[in-house]
Amino acid sequence: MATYSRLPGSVALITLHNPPVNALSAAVRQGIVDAVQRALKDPKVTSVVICGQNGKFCGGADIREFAGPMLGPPLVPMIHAIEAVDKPVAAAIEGVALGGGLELALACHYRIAHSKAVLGLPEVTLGLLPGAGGSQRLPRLIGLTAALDLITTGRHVSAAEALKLGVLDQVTDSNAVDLAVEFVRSVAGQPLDSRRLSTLPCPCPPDVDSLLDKVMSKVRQRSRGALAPVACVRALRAAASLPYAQGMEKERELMATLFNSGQARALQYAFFSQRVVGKWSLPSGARWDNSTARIISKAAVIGLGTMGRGIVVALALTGISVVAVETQEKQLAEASRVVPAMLQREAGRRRLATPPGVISFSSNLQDVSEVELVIEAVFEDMSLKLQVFKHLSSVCRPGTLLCSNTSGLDIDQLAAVTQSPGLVVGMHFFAPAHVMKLLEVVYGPRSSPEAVATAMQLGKRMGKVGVAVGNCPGFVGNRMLKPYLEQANFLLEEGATPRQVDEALEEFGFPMGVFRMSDLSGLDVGWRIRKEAGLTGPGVESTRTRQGRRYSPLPDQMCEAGRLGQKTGKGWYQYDGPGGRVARSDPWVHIFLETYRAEHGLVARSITLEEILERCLYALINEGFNILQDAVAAGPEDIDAIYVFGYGWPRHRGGPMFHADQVGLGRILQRLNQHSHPDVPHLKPSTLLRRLVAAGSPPVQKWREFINKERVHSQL
Ligand SMILES: C/C=C(\C)C(=O)SCCNC(=O)CCNC(=O)[C@H](O)C(C)(C)COP(=O)(O)OP(=O)(O)OC[C@H]1O[C@@H](n2cnc3c(N)ncnc32)[C@H](O)[C@@H]1OP(=O)(O)O
Repeated sequence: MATYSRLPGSVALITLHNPPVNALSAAVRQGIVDAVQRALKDPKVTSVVICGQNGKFCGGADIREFAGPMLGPPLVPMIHAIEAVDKPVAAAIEGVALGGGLELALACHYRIAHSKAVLGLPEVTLGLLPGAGGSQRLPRLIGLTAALDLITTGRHVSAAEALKLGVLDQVTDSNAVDLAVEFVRSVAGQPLDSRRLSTLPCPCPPDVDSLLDKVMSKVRQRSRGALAPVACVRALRAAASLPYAQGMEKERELMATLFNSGQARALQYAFFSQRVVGKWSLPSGARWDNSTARIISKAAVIGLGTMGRGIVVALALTGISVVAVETQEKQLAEASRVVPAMLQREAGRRRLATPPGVISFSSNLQDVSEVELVIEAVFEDMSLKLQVFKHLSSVCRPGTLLCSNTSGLDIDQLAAVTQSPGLVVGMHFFAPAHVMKLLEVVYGPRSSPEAVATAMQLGKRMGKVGVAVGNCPGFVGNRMLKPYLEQANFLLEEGATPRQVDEALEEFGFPMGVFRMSDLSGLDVGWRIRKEAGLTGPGVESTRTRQGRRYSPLPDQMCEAGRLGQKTGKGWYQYDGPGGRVARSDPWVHIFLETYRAEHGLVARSITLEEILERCLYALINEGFNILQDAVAAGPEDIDAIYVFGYGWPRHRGGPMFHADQVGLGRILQRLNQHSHPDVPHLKPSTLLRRLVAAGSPPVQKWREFINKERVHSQL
């Protein structure tokens, strides 16, 4: 709702009430409409201030309402009515003015903000455009070029930047509402025509068409098939070229196509998934709201390879003091040189005002004795990690949390060699660790709620999306990746080329297909893991069935030929030289594949884009259902957040489990059955998938409840 009060001196104060962010729900919109009418009718009122309760102006439209029928007064006429008021109206912006919140402020004649306020039009991130006049008013206020940047990226800006851009009239370090009240009193009775943004021309550069074309091609390239950024540019083209009323008509038209699109639903689901995963719960009953996190101020990182260096920077950026340990002198020397530069660069990129935490480098494990938390990031080798954990357990003071950055090894085994297994968890970062948002927090059967809560809290401080996951080989992300990679290799055996597979996946929206990705991360990573698992190496027979399953030795043979990817200048593609980045198809690979097929009596067939996507993605999704069934992830949102934030799954497709829901569970099941083969267990449809289909394919939002019920009745 919104409340109305008349302040001494003829100012009407309208306050939005809808915690936590005063979103524009039907009740709030109705409250605003009523309050504006009252202010208009009251002859004693000469001016109006609109503000939000509890220091938050407004977080925009109530996203939860998008899923249901539209109730209450619509936003656009409400906003027009405010602009038309013949008494000065000021928005007093504290906290946030985002989306519809900023559009509401743009309808006001003046905007006054607190210096800590954040403003923006992030609708594009929800698959929409600023459809309450924002796409037409903002460019009229700050010019086309600046508006294109804000609207197509959806980025939030500080009050200082908003003042510079001309979005705000004044910024204060004191109370913004008091200042706004004082201000509107001072301008009461003055003409308002020039303050109504809809009446102003849109300031454009002389080469407006070429600017719009340039932005459009940049947006298309960046958005990988997302519709909303393209629609935003179209709406802004209308603002630049049409009178306001026609521009609004274009805005409405574009919004209508976006609003009911699958992409908008996916992006809104992704918004809520990101928040759902923060409210973690473990099978033991421990939860985010009944477990206490420790506040960490001193930490250590063991191992200063690529991952360790990124983790040191990520910790230091939050102001934590870090002891960075590396026992190999050469690696230590290089890290001591490189890490401070990385830190400086990243702090600059984030425009951090506060000085980052202090880093000290050491080659001695004893130097971690005083820290509160250690993150081990040594080579992915169990015996080495066990040694490190044993050592840490004796060196660190009692109560120190011991975390491993392993990407898939057994956390419980590591915990078993320490004196306090309850204080051991996995903190699986993604490269580069100071940039990538995802953090898998892996709990073993003995991890204490306090250890999980602390790792999750620390991840949040580092700006990560932390997802609590159970302990199993590969955890969630890498466990699902395995069948995906496996299918990609099988497709090569059957007739596809690396480029064909990659193009299908890139067209779907991945930034990189599986083979380009493999070249980037190095083919030897998987090779080492397969050797450890006894799947390849000396003495292992070169067959296409190993350990009872279909197996493709193609990647092993590539490694044996010295083709390790970008670092060797050759992998599934060829590059200009070692470290080269531009992937070109390599005739050597085509001959290699043809020879391989001939040797194994395989006849290449033509494989459709649809088959590539089904085989790779449905195998991955099927493993997601197995993960839910095994309670390794608490819900589909956890899996989806992991894939969106860590594995390049296109955000506008919500995540693999959301995608399964959109495709239809029945269809996924039918296609898995079709592609299924006795020696490819990953394609055998999961029991959970079958049960969901049998239950009428409930929507993804209901799966968590369904799984819990099935578990109670021992059906899973
Ligand atoms: C047409 C479309 C129009 C006109 C629009 O306006 S679309 C909406 C545009 N607005 C946004 O995109 C803003 C979304 N919100 C945020 O970015 C952030 O929530 C925040 C910056 C406003 C606050 O961040 P923070 O303090 O970290 O808090 P949370 O993100 O955790 O949010 C707290 C709870 O509020 C819920 N929330 C936030 N915004 C909305 C909203 N616009 N509608 C509905 N609900 C919203 C959020 O889900 C959290 O809920 P719980 O998880 O606690 O249940």
